[in-house]
Amino acid sequence: MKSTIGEAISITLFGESHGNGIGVLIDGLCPGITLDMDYINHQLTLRKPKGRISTARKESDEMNIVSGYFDDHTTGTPLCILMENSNTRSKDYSKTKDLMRPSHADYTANMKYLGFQDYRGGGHFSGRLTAPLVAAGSICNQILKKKGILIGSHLKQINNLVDDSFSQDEKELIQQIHEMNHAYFPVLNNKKQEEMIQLIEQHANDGDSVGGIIESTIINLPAGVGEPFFHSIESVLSQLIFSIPGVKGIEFGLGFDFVNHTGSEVNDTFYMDKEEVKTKTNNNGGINGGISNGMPITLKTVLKPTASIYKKQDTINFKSKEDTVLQIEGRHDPAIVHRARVVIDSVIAIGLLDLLTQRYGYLWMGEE
Ligand SMILES: Cc1cc2nc3c(=O)[nH]c(=O)nc-3n(C[C@H](O)[C@H](O)[C@H](O)COP(=O)(O)O)c2cc1C
Ligand SMILES: C=C(O[C@@H]1CC(C(=O)O)=C[C@@H](OP(=O)(O)O)[C@H]1O)C(=O)O
Repeated sequence: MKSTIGEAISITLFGESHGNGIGVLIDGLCPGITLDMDYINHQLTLRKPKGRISTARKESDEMNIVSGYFDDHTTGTPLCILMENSNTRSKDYSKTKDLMRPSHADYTANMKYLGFQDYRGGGHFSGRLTAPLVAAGSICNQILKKKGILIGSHLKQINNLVDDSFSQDEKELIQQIHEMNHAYFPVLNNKKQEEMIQLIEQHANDGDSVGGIIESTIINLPAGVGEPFFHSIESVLSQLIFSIPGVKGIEFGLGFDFVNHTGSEVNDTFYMDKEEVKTKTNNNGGINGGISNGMPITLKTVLKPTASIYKKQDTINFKSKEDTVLQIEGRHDPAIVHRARVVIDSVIAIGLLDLLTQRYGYLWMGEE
């Protein structure tokens, strides 16, 4: 029952949506790093709910760093960040306590924790826990950024509306990553952005929800990063990304579309670009044998439509063991895709910093 992930850099996540607070413990950071608090807060803002496309619950997500940071530097000892829960409305959950929300973790948590779990607001299984995850990931991300390694994501699809794809041209891609990293609702095609927002609002008005796909890319990751056998880049990133509530699928590079092609169509052939080894195509998403080949890492993640909808749904009363009908109250996201984007970027940063530290040693983190 460990809530910890990682080898050289490890992250422990704790808390419940309606408990006193939530937090994260980061172990393995190099001493002497000055944290860019503005950057971390900017990342946290990208995860915060906004407008009718998000939950009405508003939390400050203010960070309280209680250990591992002294005199504006990391000490190298475990760094612990706490955040308060203050805008809880637990009465929304008391009435329906025994009614299991379809597709949420109420039933499975009851089975695992024998009924002793904090059920309020999805408890430990709430998307609320992704706030400290973003704080930890943003620390890792700022270290990667200093090394020139950039991570960026956009909303590739919301329900049936599809955005453009990231550019294949390096200069244009860097520009797109910067733009997406500053946008609250990151879509490459401005026209699609408006349509997507309207679609989410429309379903929210109907008491329903929608899902979507996030496309992510990582550039300037040197070739040779990734560990055998179970710590391939795909394995490490997938485990982290699948830990995000609501994620139901991931593909790297061409992913499931590989099935529609022959080897001669999709093999990424090599060539020399002056002194650099490159591939003409990047169908493998920058990874061969679980190890980076120096091309951009590309992946897509699918998030399901939010489980808690306001339409009436069939369910069971867990206590009386009867079929019943559930009408959810409370404040929920009609789509979680836009808020989950920065969570994905953050866990990618955690996984990559872990693998890079395994390759280059932990003092590498602090080297200019
Ligand atoms: C940022 C974020 C916000 C979320 N908001 C909600 C929400 O308001 N209502 C809800 O039912 N699920 C929400 N979820 C998803 C649930 O937490 C998730 O579906 C649930 O824990 C069950 O896990 P699973 O979908 O991975 O099986 C959110 C997830 C994230 C990442
Ligand atoms: C509070 C946040 O998101 C919550 C994620 C969530 C869920 O079921 O995942 C349900 C809602 O809250 P509550 O737990 O009060 O029902 C969301 O508001 C947050 O992300 O900070």
